[in-house]
Amino acid sequence: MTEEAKIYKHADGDGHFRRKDSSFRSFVSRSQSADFPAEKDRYVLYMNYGCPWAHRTNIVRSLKGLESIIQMVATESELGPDGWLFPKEGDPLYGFTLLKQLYLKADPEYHGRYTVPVLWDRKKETVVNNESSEIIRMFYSEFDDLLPEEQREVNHPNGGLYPEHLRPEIDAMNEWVYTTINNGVYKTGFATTQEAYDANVYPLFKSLDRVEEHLGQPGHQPYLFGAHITEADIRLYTTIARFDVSYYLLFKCNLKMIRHDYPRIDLWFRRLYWDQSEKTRGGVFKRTTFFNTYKYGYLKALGRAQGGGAIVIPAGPDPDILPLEE
Ligand SMILES: N[C@@H](CCC(=O)N[C@@H](CS)C(=O)NCC(=O)O)C(=O)O
Repeated sequence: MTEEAKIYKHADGDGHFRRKDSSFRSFVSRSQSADFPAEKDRYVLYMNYGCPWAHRTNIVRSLKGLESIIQMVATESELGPDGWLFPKEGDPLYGFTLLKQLYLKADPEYHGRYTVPVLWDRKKETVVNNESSEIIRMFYSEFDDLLPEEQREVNHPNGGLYPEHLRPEIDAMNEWVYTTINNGVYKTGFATTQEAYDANVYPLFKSLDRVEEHLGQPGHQPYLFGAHITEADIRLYTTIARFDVSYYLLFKCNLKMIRHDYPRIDLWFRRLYWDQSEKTRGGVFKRTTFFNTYKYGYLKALGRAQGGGAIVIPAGPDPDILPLEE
């Protein structure tokens, strides 16, 4: 195997892809005596527009109106031999060329993968957290004292993105959605044996069937838990946005397509994407969704994993997303 192919090899010896736990797990807190207190201009979100995990953090940052409080830095769209690269001018804090350098500045002994998203603390010059599910919770719960009244979770109708009364249901759904859908597409696409592929592709579609059914139940429209967007919608959205345009073909997730076979999921998806109202702060989902990046970025990575060669871009699906027309 070439050196380059190794970078894109994700599966273990038995052909199964197993995601490693994130390493930095501290929390920003609203309490000013905490190790990482919520402060304006202190934290920086390092992300990549193609990555579905980073996409979650980008959505919540904008949905909460934290753009002027938490700086965001995007890496280049392609992974290099040493991981994510910064644009030519380097990262704005240290002029680093690689995300790896940031990880090693935080911990010279760090041996894990250099993943996005990363929440960086300018003051302590370290990584606070590199787990997207935790970063989004910090974003919507811990920065509220810095935001105008109407943007705080307590003042949102129904209690915000993670309302107290829905927590058990949201947590339960997140669990199977993560295992079989969010991570399921990776386990399917990165499988290097038929056995590993089969073990993941069927549970993935079983779970998509389950989401379709969920959206048909009373109280589960237009969003997964009713009239208001919750964390569960955001976590599912970033995978669905990549499904037809990328995973269907490139990750061999091709038993069904969202647009043709899952009418309720597709309507839910189109409603989020095309929304321009205050609910989405004038279109956060559309503004953070980049279909071309999903089509070409994944294709390049996959082409490399298979040994390189010219990149031929598939024509469909066309259009990237259907119009709203309910
Ligand atoms: N558990 C992490 C996973 C993040 C992750 O896997 N990010 C990918 C991009 S989609 C990455 O940075 N991969 C680079 C690598 O593995 O070298 C999270 O949800 O934050």
